[in-house]
Amino acid sequence: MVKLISFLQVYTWTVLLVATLVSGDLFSKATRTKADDRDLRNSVFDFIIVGGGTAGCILANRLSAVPSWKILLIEAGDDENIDYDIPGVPTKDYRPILWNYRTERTGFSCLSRPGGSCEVRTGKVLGGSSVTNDMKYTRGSKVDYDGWHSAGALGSLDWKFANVIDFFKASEDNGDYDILLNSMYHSRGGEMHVQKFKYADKFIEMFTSAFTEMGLRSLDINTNVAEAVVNHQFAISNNTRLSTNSAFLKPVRHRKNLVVITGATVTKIVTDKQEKTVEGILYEIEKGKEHPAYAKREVILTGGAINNVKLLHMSGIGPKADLIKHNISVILDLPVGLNYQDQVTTGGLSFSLGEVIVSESTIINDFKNWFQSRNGPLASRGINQVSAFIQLYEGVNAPDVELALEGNFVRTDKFMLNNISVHISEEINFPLPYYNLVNIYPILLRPKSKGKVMLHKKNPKYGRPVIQANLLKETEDLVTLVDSIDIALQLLVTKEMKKAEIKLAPIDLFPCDRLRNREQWNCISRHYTKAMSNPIGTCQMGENKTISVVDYELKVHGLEGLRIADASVMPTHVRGGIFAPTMMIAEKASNIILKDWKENKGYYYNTR
Ligand SMILES: Cc1cc2nc3c(=O)[nH]c(=O)nc-3n(C[C@H](O)[C@H](O)[C@H](O)COP(=O)(O)OP(=O)(O)OC[C@H]3O[C@@H](n4cnc5c(N)ncnc54)[C@H](O)[C@@H]3O)c2cc1C
Repeated sequence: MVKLISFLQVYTWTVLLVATLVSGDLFSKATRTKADDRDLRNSVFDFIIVGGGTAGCILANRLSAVPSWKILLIEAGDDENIDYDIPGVPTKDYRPILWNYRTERTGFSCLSRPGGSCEVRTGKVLGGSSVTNDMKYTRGSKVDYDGWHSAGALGSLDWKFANVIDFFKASEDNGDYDILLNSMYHSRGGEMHVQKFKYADKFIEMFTSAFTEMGLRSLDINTNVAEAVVNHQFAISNNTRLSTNSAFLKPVRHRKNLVVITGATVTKIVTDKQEKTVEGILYEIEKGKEHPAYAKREVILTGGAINNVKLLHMSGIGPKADLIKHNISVILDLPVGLNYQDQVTTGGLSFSLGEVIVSESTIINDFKNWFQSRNGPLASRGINQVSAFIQLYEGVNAPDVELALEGNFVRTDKFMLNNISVHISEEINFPLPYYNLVNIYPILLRPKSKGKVMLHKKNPKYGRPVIQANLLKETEDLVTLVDSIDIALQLLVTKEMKKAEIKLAPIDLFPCDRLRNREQWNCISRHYTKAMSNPIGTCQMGENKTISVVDYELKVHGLEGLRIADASVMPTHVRGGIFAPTMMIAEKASNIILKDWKENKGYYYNTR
């Protein structure tokens, strides 16, 4: 990276760079106008952050806190709007702000899903997946982070739990006093407010009691416990979704040194092949029309575990053999895209609650109530607020699965038809707090199966990347999933469920209906698989360049000026969601970057 050069040099270099990059003569010396020169000056930044998602918004906040640094945050989606703020609105149909990817068809999972493939839903909006997610705030277990690299190798730079807990706490503003009491794990004063919903209905209480009857205690899952029935904390403020855009970016958007461009997709990272340095990026607002932006210090990728791969491959950074297939000139042969992992679950496990009356006028009134006072049922996620974390096997003191509950309202006439399809049981028509069916999703928290992300075969630049997710490829994953279904079924024999006459719903399980017991659940899991859309691992961190893409400081191996700082660097899943861990990664990355540049005062001051 060209750290010691003066701004003037940078500017001249940029002119040359841009002139060679941009087709046509817009920036060629002969025809350049004053306006072009201004555009050019405006396209020079200290840091360029690619992807205004969960991690990107945090990095933009932290780095733009240095007034002398000019930061560009560039996001493919648009600004978020109030539709996504209401907690009770299900996030499943947020299609306009999703990338809408699907896994590739395989023989071992998603068999009865459309096209034999599973949906992967990540956010394409300022705030990224923090606008489209379920907002649950879970961090995973100590053992997960301790396992991210060989013990003790790097001291304070490493990602052991003891060295990451402060970065969780840095963003946290915990609003529940019972949880805050444990100050080893929790804190106040950060930008991200997390809290339990106050609203609870009778089914929330009933299912919580049934899990308690099964021996689970009601505990804070973020304190390294192996089992618990959990009343989740969510990323909310005043009963309104709090994305990282709302929490971290909006409050600092007035900063003069922060430029945010939305509706712009970065199509290439521009590198100097000889020097192995990164110079900037190209982005498109209109298809086919590329604009350059130049980074004096670093480009930081926060595009998520799927889109980072596409961008890196298109820029010549990836497995050599894959790049050659697409006639892409190889800058660095690195395992970008390998080690893809997603958490996995299955449909088909549905409990019917009997008659529940919901009128549309009630729902309309409840919407009014939420808009006026941020209260009522819509200031909640219904039964989704409850999960049970279960340790199935001896070994580490940590959960293997989460039994996540989700409510759905299925019209009684559909129940009368006797066999409703799994798809109908999952198709949410009413907001979440109105339900007569509870789906239990047994989520495999640490799946063993791994896959790969590659460029679209025919249209690498604009086509959807190929996601070879390989869900349930490893038999061990299927066994764990079915073992956890056995546990979930024990709910039916609790006094609480019997008293309320809660039963398995009459779900059409074709083609598994003729099978019984484990065989039937094996079949259901393979047919009605669901990808949790928590993709990680494609740019994993590590020391060994043959299996990792970034080092423990998140710098891409063998290239100066490029870091990756989002869920894609996680080597494995943690035993929870990946929203809080991604925020932690962004906090720690910001800290590393600030330290890196501040410690070397020469770099820090000379390039002002
Ligand atoms: C439906 C759903 C529910 C979930 N629920 C939970 C939950 O309750 N709890 C939990 O812990 N986790 C949950 N997750 C997972 C978690 O929220 C995300 O995986 C995590 O936030 C990912 O963060 P990220 O920064 O890696 O990526 P993202 O937040 O997805 O951000 C990437 C951003 O980069 C942008 N981008 C990508 N490529 C480019 C490009 N080339 N140019 C410009 N911009 C680009 C994208 O548009 C996006 O805004 C859920 C995920 C989904 C999809």
